[in-house]
Amino acid sequence: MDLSDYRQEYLKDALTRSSVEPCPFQQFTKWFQQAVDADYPEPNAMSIATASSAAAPSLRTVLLKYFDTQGFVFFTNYQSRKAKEIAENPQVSLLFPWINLERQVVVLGRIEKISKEESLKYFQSRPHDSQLGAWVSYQSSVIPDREWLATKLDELNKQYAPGEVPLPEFWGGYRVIPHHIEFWQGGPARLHDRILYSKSDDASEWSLDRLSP
Ligand SMILES: Cc1cc2nc3c(=O)[nH]c(=O)nc-3n(C[C@H](O)[C@H](O)[C@H](O)COP(=O)(O)O)c2cc1C
Repeated sequence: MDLSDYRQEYLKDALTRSSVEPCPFQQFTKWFQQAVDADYPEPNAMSIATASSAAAPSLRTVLLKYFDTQGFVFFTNYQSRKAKEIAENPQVSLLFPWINLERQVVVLGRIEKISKEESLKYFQSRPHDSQLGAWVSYQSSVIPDREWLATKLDELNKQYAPGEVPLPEFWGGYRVIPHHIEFWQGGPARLHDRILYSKSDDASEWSLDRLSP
């Protein structure tokens, strides 16, 4: 299949150093709200790239659950493939692909587990089914068939009433603490706008640069 004629001009918006917020989290809040207002499906869906100690990359989608100036938080299984790679190498990258707005945000950062208390708080806010789902899934391991999952779910349903499901030891949140956040806005003639915020660990302020498209 030849896709070489798939081509679109990007004309929706522009980014300048003077029009963006001084803090990338403020800029992210603004763009996130615009993605919500534009009815982008699952605007909090982001790709997270990890890499093993052998530098082999892998990528998957997860849901951003909250963010603030400390970083971006999502929840997952602590024994999954991504978790194993994170344990080997805490450098990760996130991508928010808000394509209908001709935008993307790319984050580079360090990742760490959030506290058990913080995971518990979120876990308790999940619907009963989702809480059981976390217990059922040995995420990323090979299982015999779908029936195997259904049987486990039945057993857990008998074991735990709503409101009584404990937080699994093997499940919780991670926070991505960025050192680079790039905002990309498509421009005419492929002259896109790229504004990069950077901050080293010991710096208190973010610095801003424009990157060539
Ligand atoms: C829209 C969407 C949202 C997802 N959200 C999550 C999530 O929040 N947490 C999660 O562990 N997996 C989520 N997944 C599944 C992951 O993409 C992935 O299959 C799973 O985490 C196992 O990844 P791993 O084997 O690389 O560890 C989501 C998938 C999609 C398509």
